[in-house]
Amino acid sequence: MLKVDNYSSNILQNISFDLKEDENLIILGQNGAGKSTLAKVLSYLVKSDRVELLGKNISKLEDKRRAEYINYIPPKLEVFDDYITVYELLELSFICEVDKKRVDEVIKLIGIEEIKHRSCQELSSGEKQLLLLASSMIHNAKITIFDELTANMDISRVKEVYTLFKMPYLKQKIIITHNLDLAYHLKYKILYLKNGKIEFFGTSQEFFSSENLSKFYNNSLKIVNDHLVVNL
Ligand SMILES: Nc1ncnc2c1ncn2[C@@H]1O[C@H](COP(=O)(O)OP(=O)(O)OP(=O)(O)O)[C@@H](O)[C@H]1O
Repeated sequence: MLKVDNYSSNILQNISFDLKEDENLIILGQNGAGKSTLAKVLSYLVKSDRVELLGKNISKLEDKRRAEYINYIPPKLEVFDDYITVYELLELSFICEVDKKRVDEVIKLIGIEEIKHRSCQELSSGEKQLLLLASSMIHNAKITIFDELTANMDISRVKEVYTLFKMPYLKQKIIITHNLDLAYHLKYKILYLKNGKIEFFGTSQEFFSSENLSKFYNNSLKIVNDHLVVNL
């Protein structure tokens, strides 16, 4: 169980919500609404004592235990070593001992065999995001937060990520995205932020009702053949 109890800062206001262990979440909202900041609060990159993970206050957890419980995957991979390869970075993603067989399995699953011996620095933005996804699967925290994971991926990769998210490979997922069609089809619980406040927290079905779509997105969206598309 993840619980946030009335967290406020200069960016977020009165944030309270609970997520059960079998629930995944999608965080939506306009640019600057506070989504990444909330993700950092949940993962203790922004420190607070208002978050509970599995009944324990996050500020009281040892670093290793916190890493086992929650993993924040940022929108961009920052690598400061010029030479580290994809394979080497994945070996560093284990919380405990390295399991090379698992590294090979995940590389195959994500379909990144062709880049596994390349330097991380020289990868394209989309390749770096695939590497972040592979790294999160190896890390295998109880909760993984993906901040705009699919932003730089081509559409066939977005489809693969969607399929992966539908499979039980990762435990509990929190996904920040601007891809509303992905959000719509994942059918996870939705948290919608506006100016640092929670405007909606509830089921996917309720959020994507035509009433709420016009409330949150005016007339900028429409549903065509069960897909959400931009109403250009
Ligand atoms: N370290 C910081 N110091 C000061 N202000 C910050 C900091 N980080 C974020 N902000 C501000 O807080 C607000 C929320 O930022 P945040 O990155 O959480 O938004 P977001 O919803 O993730 O946006 P986007 O969809 O554009 O990525 C923005 O106005 C941003 O400028």
